[in-house]
Amino acid sequence: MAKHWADFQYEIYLNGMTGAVPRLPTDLTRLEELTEQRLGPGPVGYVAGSAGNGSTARANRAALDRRRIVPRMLRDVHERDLSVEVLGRTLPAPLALAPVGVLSIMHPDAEPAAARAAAAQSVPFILSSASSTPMEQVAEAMGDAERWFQLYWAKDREVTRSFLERAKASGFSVLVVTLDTPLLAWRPRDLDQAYLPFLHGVGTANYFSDPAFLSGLAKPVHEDPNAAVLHFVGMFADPGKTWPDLAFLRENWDGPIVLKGVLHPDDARRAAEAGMDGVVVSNHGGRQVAGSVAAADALPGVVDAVGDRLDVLFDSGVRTGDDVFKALALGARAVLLGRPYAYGLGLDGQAGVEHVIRCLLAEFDLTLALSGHAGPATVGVADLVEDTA
Ligand SMILES: Cc1cc2nc3c(=O)[nH]c(=O)nc-3n(C[C@H](O)[C@H](O)[C@H](O)COP(=O)(O)O)c2cc1C
Ligand SMILES: O=C(O)C(=O)c1ccccc1
Repeated sequence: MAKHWADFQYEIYLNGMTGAVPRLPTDLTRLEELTEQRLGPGPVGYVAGSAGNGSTARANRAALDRRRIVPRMLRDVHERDLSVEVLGRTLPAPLALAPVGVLSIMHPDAEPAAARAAAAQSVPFILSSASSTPMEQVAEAMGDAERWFQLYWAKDREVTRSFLERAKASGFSVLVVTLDTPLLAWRPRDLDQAYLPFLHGVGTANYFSDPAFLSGLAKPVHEDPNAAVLHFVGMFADPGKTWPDLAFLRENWDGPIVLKGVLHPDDARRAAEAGMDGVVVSNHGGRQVAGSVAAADALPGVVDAVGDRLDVLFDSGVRTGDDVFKALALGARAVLLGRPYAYGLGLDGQAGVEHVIRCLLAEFDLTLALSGHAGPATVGVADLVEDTA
C-alpha cells in the first residue's frame, strides 16, 4: 500500500491529545512573516524579494488562484498513490525542492539540513551551484537519496567542466541548468538594503573550493577576499551563451539534463532539439523578469509543444496542495518548491523543512482525494475552470 501523506493530519490531531500543537503553522503562507520576525529584514528580504515592483511574483499567484478545481464525487479514492515517473525515476510524490542558493542566511545548518529533510521524506533536493556548503559535503548529507545538481553556467568553461566533474564524482545524477539568470535582475528590496549575500561571503563555497576557479585569482581568497567575491560575481553566469553552447553540457553530462527557466514554447522545442530531457517552466519565482508572463499561464503552451518529448516540471508560486494539483492539471509532471522550504529551514532547521514538505504533500493528497482522484495520472485540464470574474 502506498504511503498516505494525508496521515500527517491525524498525526497532528493525535499529538494534540497531549496538548501539543505543531511548532510551525500548517498554512505555509504564514511562514514568511514569522521568519522575518525571527531573522530580521536582511535575509528574509533577500528570500522574499523579487524583481522590479513584484508584479511577476503577484502574477504567479494570480494565475494559480484564478484557476479553480472542479471536484468529482464517488470515484473510490480510498487507496491513493501519489508517485510519478520523472526523468526515468519514480518519485513518491510530484515534488522536489527547488535549488535555492545561499541557504546559510536562513540557518547555519543550511544545505545539509535541507538535504537531510528531503532525503527523510524521499523528495529530491536540487542543490544550487551557489550553495553555502561545498557540493561534496552536501552529497554526504544526502545519504542514498537522489542527488540533483543545479548548474549556474559559468563564463569560464573550465569552471563549468570542473563543476560537472565534481558533481559526477559526488554521485549527482540529474543536472538542472538554470537559463533565466545570466544576470541578476533589478531587485529593489535588496538594492534598498544594499544587501547581497555574496558580498557577505555567502554562496561561494563551490567556487572557493574549486581549483579551476581559484586558478583565475591573482591572490588566494584569504589574502584578497573582495577580489575573489568580485571574480565570482563576474563569472558565475554568462549572458553571452546561446543554444548551440548546450552541446558542451550534453557532451559532459551522462545523465538527464533539465533546462530551468523556460517559458516560451519555441524555447522548449529548442531544448528538445538540443537533446535535453526536461524543462522547468519557471520565472524564478518572479525574481528575474518583472512583467514576465506568470509561470502557470506559460505552462500549457510548453506542455503542448514538448509534453510528448520532454518531462515538463513547474515552479514559481506554489504554496499549497491545491497549487500542486493545479500545476499537474495544467500538464506538469511535478513541481519544485522554493521559498516555503527556505522559511521552514530558517524557523526550525531540518525539522522545519520536513514540516513544510509534509504539510504540502498532506494537503495535496487530501485535495486529490476530495476532488475524486486516486493519483496524479487522472488529473487533467478538465478538472479546472478559469475564474474570469
Ligand atoms: C533565495 C532564493 C535563491 C534562489 N537561488 C537559486 C539558485 O541558486 N539557482 C536556481 O536555479 N534558482 C534559484 N532560485 C529560484 C528557485 O529555484 C525557484 O525557481 C523559485 O524559488 C520558485 O518560486 P517560489 O519561491 O515561488 O516557489 C532561488 C530562489 C530564491 C527565493
Ligand atoms: O537569488 C536568486 O534568485 C539566485 O538565483 C541566486 C543567484 C546567484 C547566487 C545565489 C542565488
